[in-house]
Amino acid sequence: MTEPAHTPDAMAILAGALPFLKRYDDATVVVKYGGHAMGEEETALRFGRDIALLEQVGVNPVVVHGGGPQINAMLKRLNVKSTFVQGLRVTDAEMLDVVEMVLAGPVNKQVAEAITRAGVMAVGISGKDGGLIRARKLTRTYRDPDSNIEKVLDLGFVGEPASVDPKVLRLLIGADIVPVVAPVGVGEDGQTYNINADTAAGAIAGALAAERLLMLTDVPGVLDTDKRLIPEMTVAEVKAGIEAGWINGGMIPKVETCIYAIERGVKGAVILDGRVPHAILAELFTDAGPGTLIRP
Ligand SMILES: Nc1ncnc2c1ncn2[C@@H]1O[C@H](COP(=O)(O)OP(=O)(O)O)[C@@H](O)[C@H]1O
Ligand SMILES: CC(=O)N[C@@H](CCC(=O)OP(=O)(O)O)C(=O)O
Repeated sequence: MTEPAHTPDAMAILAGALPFLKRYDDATVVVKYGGHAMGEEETALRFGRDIALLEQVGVNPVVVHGGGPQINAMLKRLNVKSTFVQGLRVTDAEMLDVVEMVLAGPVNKQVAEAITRAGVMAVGISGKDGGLIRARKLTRTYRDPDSNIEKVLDLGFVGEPASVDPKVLRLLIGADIVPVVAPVGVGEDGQTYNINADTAAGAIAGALAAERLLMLTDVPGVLDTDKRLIPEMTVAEVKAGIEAGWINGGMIPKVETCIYAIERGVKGAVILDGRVPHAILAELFTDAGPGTLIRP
């Protein structure tokens, strides 16, 4: 049975949230919603209700979503093989069509619809709309273990944001509409690029000088070598963790994005478990945020 809403505990939580409601009044909060955090339809609907609540209490949420697992599912149906290098999907022309179709299509619309259904208008766009994300081809290098020579990796149409023009986001925010952004960008020459959603979220948070960047994933946050959650880390501690190797894999682009955003004026970046009900609300409106806060 659920607790009645007027229990002393519920009232204490509400009263305790007041200072935070003041702090985040009219503040921009960028939420990266990872494909792994989306899970079942109910998870998406719950996410939509939390984002709608943020809007209703005066926060300006901007959602940037991923969709890696959803792209994988479509590629499987189409019998197309996909490879990842340094956490990034190698994207040829055929793959790019699928990536854009899934990210800017059903995933984008499902997220926007979940927020709209919760009573707050949301509009799904991709980074190509309104010139939001100007992209360029991403180049990565690696050291060839045989020759010890630095070589360039060709990831195809994988891009990185060269610049972000937040005008279209400001217009939507000004009209009390929640922007929902798919991580696809366009180059000077009109070429479409597949952008890692963490990277896109960081660039957008930086361009908006957001108060907070929340990175929703499927782990509780950054875990130490004993798999315990680290509640707070400085940029220097994060760099040391990558160097030592206990921060690795998909966590690297996430923490690097947090550092990037902080260096561009975002006041705090948090990695948290998007599958936990109301994780966003607990993070913003209580003292004991459930994830890892990365600060300067
Ligand atoms: N120190 C660490 N703490 C937590 N997760 C880590 C750490 N190092 C590596 N990881 C990995 O990073 C993953 C999260 O990244 P990823 O799967 O790319 O998430 P998303 O799909 O949400 O973008 C975790 O599931 C975990 O396997
Ligand atoms: C270049 C690159 O790897 N792009 C990602 C974009 C989606 C994404 O980042 O989704 P998650 O946040 O769910 O991982 C991809 O193709 O899977």
